[in-house]
Amino acid sequence: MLRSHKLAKAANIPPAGKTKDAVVQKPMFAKMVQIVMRAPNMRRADAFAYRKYMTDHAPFVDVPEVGKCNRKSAEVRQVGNRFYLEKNFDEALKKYNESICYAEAGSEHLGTGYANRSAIYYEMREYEFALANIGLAKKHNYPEKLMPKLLAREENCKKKLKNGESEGTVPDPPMGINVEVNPKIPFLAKGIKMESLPEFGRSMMAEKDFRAGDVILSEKPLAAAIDSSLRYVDCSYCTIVHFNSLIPCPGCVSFMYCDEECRQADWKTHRFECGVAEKLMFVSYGNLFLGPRMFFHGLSLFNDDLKAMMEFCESNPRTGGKPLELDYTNLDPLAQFKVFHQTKSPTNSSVENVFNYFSAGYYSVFIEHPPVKALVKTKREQDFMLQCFLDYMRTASFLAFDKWECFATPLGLISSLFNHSCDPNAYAVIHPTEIKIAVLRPIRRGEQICISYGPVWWEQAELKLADTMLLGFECRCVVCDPVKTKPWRAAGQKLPPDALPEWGVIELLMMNPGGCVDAATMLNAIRKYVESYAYVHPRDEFNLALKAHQQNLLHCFMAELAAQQRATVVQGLL
Ligand SMILES: C[S@@+](CC[C@H](N)C(=O)[O-])C[C@H]1O[C@@H](n2cnc3c(N)ncnc32)[C@H](O)[C@@H]1O
Repeated sequence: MLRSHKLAKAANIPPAGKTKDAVVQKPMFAKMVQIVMRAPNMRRADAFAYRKYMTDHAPFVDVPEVGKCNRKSAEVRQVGNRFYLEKNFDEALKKYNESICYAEAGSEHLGTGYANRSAIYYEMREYEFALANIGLAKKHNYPEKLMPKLLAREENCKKKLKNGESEGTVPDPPMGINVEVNPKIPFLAKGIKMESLPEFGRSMMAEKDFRAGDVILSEKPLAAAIDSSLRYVDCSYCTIVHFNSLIPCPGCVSFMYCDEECRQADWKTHRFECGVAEKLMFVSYGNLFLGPRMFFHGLSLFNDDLKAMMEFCESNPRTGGKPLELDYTNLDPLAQFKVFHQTKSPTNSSVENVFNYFSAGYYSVFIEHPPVKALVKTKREQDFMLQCFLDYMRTASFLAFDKWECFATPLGLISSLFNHSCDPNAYAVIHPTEIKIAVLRPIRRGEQICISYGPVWWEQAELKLADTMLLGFECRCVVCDPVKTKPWRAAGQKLPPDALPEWGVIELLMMNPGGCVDAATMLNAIRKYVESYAYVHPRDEFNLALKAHQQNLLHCFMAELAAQQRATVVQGLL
């Protein structure tokens, strides 16, 4: 699901209708443009030719590694303080995160960064997060002379929570799977199968009816990657923002995590990155980073036995993975990796040259890194690593749940089977450490279950929906395929007059969020309306209901996430 417009963005090529100021320059893309201009034959180069070019021009990624540094930590914190005074809490938190990441072990700067974050959470009325950060500050050398102020804040937070002033630690409504589950895949609804369709490839089909609001998937990603621009915002392991309350990797200044659990889980992969993190950040671009991350993820699962990994990979061609055949009640992560490895992905994408160039770019960094050098020694092993970077980058870009304009990419084997439609009947969100999918409008037995990777016809009137540039493939959905559009449009029946007052009540309630009805009642009201009048779809008069349902699902999923995050933080305080 690689969005070529995002690549254009990185290369500083504005998408149609946007000015150049709106886009970000990415140094690795700038290098690629230079090479292709200097040596136009490189436009069709494969990863091995790029590797040769990079070796001939070594060091190709000539970026010094940066260590922990208290001076830098203090400087960045000052910038954060300015944002804090302006009450720009988001920017202040990002700067405090960066400051924390730079702070040297055992220094006061670490404690001060956490304490400053706690002040922001206090003002945001996020008392659980304030307390968690006060705890971190106390653990990490917060200066004694400032301690009374911190302790007073701690007391105030406790009082507030005792008075019931929490923003909530129990999701209401709970947004977990609310239908019978597949006995072998407890995070997927029963009654969904995978089928290969000529126009779409692997597809998810309903074997029974589903109702609007049914939560049908809640999958933990196999792996994830974030763009370098998010390194002080998102957890590098699960990609979640976590209210910007992150802890640093002790070894580098570019990887941060929600908590100790994420940090330890990521170490299996990050141990190969730590030490070359700055170079990787120079190369890093969203889901492309999943290429090398998946290679090291696999290598770890093979217990660093590169020979065993090569043996498996070379004797198992990419004939197509079947993730629904695994038994997830007794999950074997290596079996999951093997399915990922066997996934068939297109090798003729319009961004194939980008994959070739970036896999060689990552290779040029990793191959000089001692922990990698120690394992990847012979020419054959080195070629294998480069080939894996390329293949996995391609597969991950094809599969990853990567919503439009989103630079954090969790990869789930089952969520990635849901195809796109500009008229989706399901809705997907990235959740704490899960990818969740809910039914948007009733789905009948035999229908394909589709989410939207970005464009939705009722939202994007000004966009050309079948924009291959945006999606990265030619969309064959009912909106975009002219053969299907006419019968699809004709299927909608008129909205009965008595539906209007019913909708009027819902609209009134929506205008007053948090007013006289709670989120669960609101969700139910919209869901019921969508169920009752789904036969009107796809007539325009039904669009408001679909839009409201989608917004409400997002709201409820996000509220659930926030409540779960507060609850996790409270657990850590006990
Ligand atoms: C995340 S994968 C979905 C699973 C995929 N069908 C498979 O076989 O693995 C995304 C890819 O599925 C195909 N696809 C998804 N939605 C499509 C659509 N609306 N029209 C045509 N192809 C689609 C495209 O090849 C796209 O790159």
